[in-house]
Amino acid sequence: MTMFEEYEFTTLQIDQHGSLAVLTIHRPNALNALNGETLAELAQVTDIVAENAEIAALIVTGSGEKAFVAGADISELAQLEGVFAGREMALAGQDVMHGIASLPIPTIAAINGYALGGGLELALACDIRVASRGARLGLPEVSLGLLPGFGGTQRLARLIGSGRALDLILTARQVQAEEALSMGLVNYVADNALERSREVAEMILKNAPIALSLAKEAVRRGLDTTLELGLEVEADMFGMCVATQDFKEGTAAFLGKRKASFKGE
Ligand SMILES: C/C=C/C(=O)SCCNC(=O)CCNC(=O)[C@H](O)C(C)(C)COP(=O)(O)OP(=O)(O)OC[C@H]1O[C@@H](n2cnc3c(N)ncnc32)[C@H](O)[C@@H]1OP(=O)(O)O
Repeated sequence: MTMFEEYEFTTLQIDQHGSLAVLTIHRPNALNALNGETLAELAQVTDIVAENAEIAALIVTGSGEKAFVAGADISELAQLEGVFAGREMALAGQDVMHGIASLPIPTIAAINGYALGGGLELALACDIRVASRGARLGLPEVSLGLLPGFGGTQRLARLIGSGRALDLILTARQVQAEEALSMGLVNYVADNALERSREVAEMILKNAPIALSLAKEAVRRGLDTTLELGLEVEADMFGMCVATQDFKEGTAAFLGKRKASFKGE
């Protein structure tokens, strides 16, 4: 029995393969669009994953062949009225994405089809993005009279620069996987995004778990501050790595010409 079997989700599936968890958004009739229930379940799964040391990496993907996630659920968005309701909705979505971005383990979005609006914003909250060849990515919110409100205006500009981000946001155009790769929006393009994501996760999981977590935190915190403070964070995290057993093991294994065996201690 895996740790997830005791939970029941309606719009998500979560599977555990050793220390790797695969979270699948599953709303087949709506191209996996994020409604309130999906967002609440995503928040719940994020908390479970964050609190469980068994899980060392997470892949997020969409169910079926056509879509990763086709955005926030437009039929729910259409019910919104007034500044405050809109703001609350954006803050709630941002919270969910922030929870994923702050997970202390590496996360990979396996973009197996459309990643639009809130779907791309979900992928942007992950550390690494792997797109299938047929994937299409974009932030079409302005075509609906909205703007990307689940972190897209901020995370996209930080990832690919404000010029490219504004091109995507203002034109509302979709890009195919190869163009997304050329602009740094995705890290890999593959025939099968999920398979490739698993391979990337395997590469990651060979490394020292505490170092992975601290490296992620240093990059994340550094992006939110000045270079000077970011370098301080980096030095602090480096110091914390040096205090681990895994550092002793990693360096001893290299010098002893053997494979390291990390314990996350
Ligand atoms: C802060 C965040 C804001 C946002 O995220 S705003 C939303 C941004 N996303 C979008 O604007 C994309 C909306 N979807 C589409 O444009 C199209 O879909 C696609 C291009 C992705 C695919 O088109 P096609 O192949 O013709 O499929 P189909 O018939 O449109 O979709 C199948 C079913 O899925 C529902 N659906 C698709 N996307 C959403 C969505 N984002 N919210 C709610 N439902 C959605 C449709 O309505 C339809 O349903 P039915 O079969 O009952 O007609």
